[in-house]
Amino acid sequence: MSGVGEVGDRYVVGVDYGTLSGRALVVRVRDGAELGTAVHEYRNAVIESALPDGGPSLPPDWALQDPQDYRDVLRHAVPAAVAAAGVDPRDVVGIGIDFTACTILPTLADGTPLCEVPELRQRPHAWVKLWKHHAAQPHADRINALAHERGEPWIGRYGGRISAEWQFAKGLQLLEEDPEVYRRADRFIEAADWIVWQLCGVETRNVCTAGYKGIMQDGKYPSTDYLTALNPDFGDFVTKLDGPLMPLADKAGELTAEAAGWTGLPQGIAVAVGNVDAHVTAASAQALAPGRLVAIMGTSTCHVVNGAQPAEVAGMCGVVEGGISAGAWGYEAGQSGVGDIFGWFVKHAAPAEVASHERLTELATAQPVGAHGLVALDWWNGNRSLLVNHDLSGMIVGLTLATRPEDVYRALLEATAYGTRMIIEAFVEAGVPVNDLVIAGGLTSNKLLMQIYADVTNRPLSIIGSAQGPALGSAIHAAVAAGEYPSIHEASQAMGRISEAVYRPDPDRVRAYDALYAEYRTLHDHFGRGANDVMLRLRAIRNAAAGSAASTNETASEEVA
Ligand SMILES: Nc1ncnc2c1ncn2[C@@H]1O[C@H](COP(=O)(O)OP(=O)(O)O)[C@@H](O)[C@H]1O
Ligand SMILES: O=C(CO)[C@@H](O)[C@@H](O)COP(=O)(O)O
Repeated sequence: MSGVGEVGDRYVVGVDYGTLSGRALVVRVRDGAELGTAVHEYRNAVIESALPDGGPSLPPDWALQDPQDYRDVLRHAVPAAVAAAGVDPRDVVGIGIDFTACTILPTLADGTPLCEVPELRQRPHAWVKLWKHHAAQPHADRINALAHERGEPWIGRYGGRISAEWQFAKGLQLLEEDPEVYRRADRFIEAADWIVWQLCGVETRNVCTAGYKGIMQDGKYPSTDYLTALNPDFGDFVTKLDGPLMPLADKAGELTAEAAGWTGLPQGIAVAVGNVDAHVTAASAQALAPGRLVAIMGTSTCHVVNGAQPAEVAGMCGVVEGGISAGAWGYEAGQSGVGDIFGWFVKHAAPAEVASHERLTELATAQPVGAHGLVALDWWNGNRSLLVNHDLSGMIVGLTLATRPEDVYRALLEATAYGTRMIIEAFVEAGVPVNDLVIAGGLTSNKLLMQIYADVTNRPLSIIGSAQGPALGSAIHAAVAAGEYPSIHEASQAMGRISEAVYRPDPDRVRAYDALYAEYRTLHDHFGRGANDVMLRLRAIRNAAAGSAASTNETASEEVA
């Protein structure tokens, strides 16, 4: 982090909306130097048990958020980052944002979130559905079955399966579980586009979320005929989704007077088209060239890589023209649970005396590959790629009375590396080159995890040169939107940064992991591809038990009342 700039320097602000917080970063235009940052934790974090104002328990697999938390990031983190940077706000020329996706909310035509309409505030479907909201799996299953039955042309661009995490599954669930809220929703809009709307007063749809999360291919959404075949009342869904489609790094509009008041930035500066936290990072990792796969590793992992041509890769999230950067076909895959799995073990399973990532990592580092005798399936939050089924669950094989907490922790780290290797192999087998790996996100801090990924994938790992990859990427997009660079390529070269081949595979450990990976693949295919659906049966039993518990609670509360 260099000192403040020279006379005439200009700055941009990147805002990264993660799962639990929003992070603002002030960046110098000429070289991408990161001058100041601030974080604002969401007051309502992830709403998983009950709405903030109270009310009945939410069903399993629900994950909501409060849009006021997003506005508060603009009010608190942006001014604080500018103050920390010590720059004159009048020298800031642009702001860019990225968001988790598909994080989506129903609004009125003027952008008012339905959860802020008084008579709808107690309706769960009126709130933001976070990317990890997995309660629409049955709806996704119907979307996929009908798409294959009808031979819909777009299904191949999504690896053959649309995820429960994405817009159409969440929209169909909204319609069928709360038709009134569905009808009141003039818009169903990604939070990335909604916050841009709040900043510049212009409603847009960025090609990234529209393409990967909204089934927008070649400028078209699925047909009305297909939608009404899903549900006769679903034919108008695209009218809620649709809006002016904008390419990444374009200028969506200019900061309004109201937003200038929130942020402390000059009214009229460029507001970049919204972006997704994974895809925006390719620019800050200098990985826009085809074949450089960026894995953004945090609560989840997103894998993004540019290719010269479109190809259909079974189980990938999608391929979108210009989805990462204009002029290339952007591919996305993902693992819906990574850091969250490690966090689950630390918070809910490890004994207190070792319950920290740092301590467990330290204990797990010493042992040779395979010494713990464990293989795990990394599906604690379902499987996003390649199986695209959020009713799948986690598994550990090989546990004995001699197993120790650090053994399990290491097996979980390794399982997520096996999952990434499955994804890389799927791309390569489908003809999408993956020449090397670039890692970004909060998990780059775990050196054991990084070395495991190098050994399991047998590829060198380069590490992004910023602890704030997404926010730096958004700042780079803001610089292009403000006209400081002719394209994202020049801006990425000037403002992005990377440390090449920081972790290299060790041949002996590579061989040892090949044997364990073979066992992972056997378990993956057995429990994930229909040979034994015990995970799905257990999920159905859990949901039924949860349902009966909820009704018992309601009866009890009625009796008390
Ligand atoms: N040292 C660590 N080793 C492994 N996992 C970690 C470590 N520190 C934090 N985590 C996990 O990483 C996740 C946070 O990742 P981060 O990138 O900071 O957040 P986000 O995904 O919201 O951007 C949490 O799930 C946490 O449990
Ligand atoms: O799915 C995507 C991007 O496509 C992510 O936004 C989502 O997995 C959330 O990412 P984080 O793990 O919160 O950084």
